[in-house]
Amino acid sequence: MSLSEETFDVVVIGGGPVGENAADRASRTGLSVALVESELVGGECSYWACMPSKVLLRAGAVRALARDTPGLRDPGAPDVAAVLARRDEITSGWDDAGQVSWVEGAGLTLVRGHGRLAGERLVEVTVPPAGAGGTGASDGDGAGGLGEAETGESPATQLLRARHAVIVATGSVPVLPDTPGLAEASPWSSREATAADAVPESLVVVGGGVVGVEMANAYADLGAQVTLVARGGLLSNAEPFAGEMVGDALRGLGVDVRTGVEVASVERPGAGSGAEGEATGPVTVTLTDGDTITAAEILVATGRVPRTADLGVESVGLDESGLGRGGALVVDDSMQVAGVTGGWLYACGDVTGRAPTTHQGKYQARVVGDVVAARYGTEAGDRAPTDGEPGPAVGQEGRAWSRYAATADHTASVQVVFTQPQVSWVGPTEREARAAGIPVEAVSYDLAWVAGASVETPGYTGRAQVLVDTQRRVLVGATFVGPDAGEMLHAATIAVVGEVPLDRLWHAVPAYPTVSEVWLRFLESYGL
Ligand SMILES: Cc1cc2nc3c(=O)[nH]c(=O)nc-3n(C[C@H](O)[C@H](O)[C@H](O)COP(=O)(O)OP(=O)(O)OC[C@H]3O[C@@H](n4cnc5c(N)ncnc54)[C@H](O)[C@@H]3O)c2cc1C
Ligand SMILES: NC(=O)c1ccc[n+]([C@@H]2O[C@H](COP(=O)([O-])OP(=O)(O)OC[C@H]3O[C@@H](n4cnc5c(N)ncnc54)[C@H](O)[C@@H]3O)[C@@H](O)[C@H]2O)c1
Repeated sequence: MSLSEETFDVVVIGGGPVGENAADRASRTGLSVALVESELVGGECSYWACMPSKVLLRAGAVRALARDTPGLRDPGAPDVAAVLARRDEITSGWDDAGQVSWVEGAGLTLVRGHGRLAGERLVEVTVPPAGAGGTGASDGDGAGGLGEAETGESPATQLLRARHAVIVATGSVPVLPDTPGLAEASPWSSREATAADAVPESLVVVGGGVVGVEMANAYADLGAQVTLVARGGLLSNAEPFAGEMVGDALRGLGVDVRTGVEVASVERPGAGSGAEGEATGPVTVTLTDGDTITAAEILVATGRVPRTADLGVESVGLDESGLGRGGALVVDDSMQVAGVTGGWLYACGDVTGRAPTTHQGKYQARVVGDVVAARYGTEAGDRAPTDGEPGPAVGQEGRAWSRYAATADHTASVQVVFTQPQVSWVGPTEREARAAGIPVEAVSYDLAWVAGASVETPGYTGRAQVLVDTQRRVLVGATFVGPDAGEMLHAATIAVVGEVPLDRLWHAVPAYPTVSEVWLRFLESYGL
């Protein structure tokens, strides 16, 4: 084992979309930044999550559009090989060379290996031996780095000392319920589902959250016989009507949707017989209502938890009681980790458990990067954050709605689910708003009644709802369900973040005949 030590102003652990952005922004005032990554630069999102999953859904969505447009014909089931080839292209064949050159171009120092906190401002990196790579499509265990087993050489350890700050952006890992027989059945996680090199004849999807509904939709589009098992309803974080509409649409695609039922046990004869000890035969799932389902594969999509188990948090004085739900690093709005003496530890993205999407994580990354750049930076050049003031605005960390606080995480977090129909929302649901004591009135509208919808397709199905704070007369939330509902969201986000008074919103005239005319209908329905 060799030991070397290097000092940087800032060390970022985790080179996913969030870590990359935090590192880039932190470097903007002349700070030297090391970015530590154990697998692929670009993280889960680029290779096993957002990007491949959206490509797997795209052909089916375009097919539905063509089928529903008078004058066009159903182009037929997607060409699976072509869809998988496009997926391979968008993940660059699980090669991160493109992202590495971006990192280098941004002036950051990439350190490959597994980073672990080892005391105040100290990160120990276990570096894979030369030739072991440390990149390439992973086996999906999320352990990161390749070691002794692959090359016969011991991994080296490198110490990185941070003069000022360490930023953790290690993401999250999937949860595997302890259902009898499940672990032994070699279940798919979202990694296998997004990186599969063939479409199984049949698939059981466990979990009715975002991964569950998106992957059920994608695999049904691609020709698998899909059964979706959800212990509650679908998309329980969204408005109830959204989950119901997605459920109806999935049934329309031939998915067997079972809600309100759990998996009691799983059996897979031949467990351990595959080349790498995995199970290979058909899998039989017994449900709590006594029904059984047999399928070629099983996908577990029952949520993710922050990745802190292998981070060495105990070395900086954080025990279990100092961590949040699922082991999250608890942060304030400037993304500083609570309970660490000296205030040098920051975190952003999935590891904080605040709002586990790429866009909210990157927003937090911009905040923490700017906080660190402003607090410790040496140059107030063109790229320095100014917040409208001369030079870096030190001392404003955490001030609501300044660039040094991730305020929108609480009030205006957004999400888009890329099913057919898409679901998009900003801010709280009606139930969440009421629980928070906000006096809201929900104004709901059938999108099919808008002229623009009838132009799009004769059978347009969609619904939208805004939440009006009746005291302040501003919008606090909105949900859209329909084709391309993701593209309708940002107008609502601007209205919520800008706290635009309804009387002023009245003057934001939506063009005719677009689906956005629903904005006029909302206001009219509310009495304007
Ligand atoms: C199937 C699926 C689809 C999704 N689709 C979307 C979508 O469409 N839109 C959206 O906004 N969100 C989507 N998400 C969520 C999104 O993927 C995450 O919110 C996002 O990847 C979080 O970014 P991150 O940088 O915090 O973590 P990650 O992307 O997980 O990156 C963390 C990085 O840190 C590295 N790492 C971890 N520990 C260490 C360590 N100790 N040392 C060194 N490196 C380490 C990892 O190798 C990884 O590269 C999806 C998630 C899934 C599972
Ligand atoms: N388009 C997007 O933005 C997108 C797409 C996919 C994933 N993501 C993110 O990735 C994360 C993970 O997604 P996910 O769908 O795995 O998690 P999720 O939390 O959205 O949903 C998990 C579902 O599994 C259920 N569940 C939990 N334990 C269970 C058990 N033991 N048995 C049966 N059901 C159980 C939950 O009730 C819930 O419905 C989420 O934070 C999500 O926001 C985002």
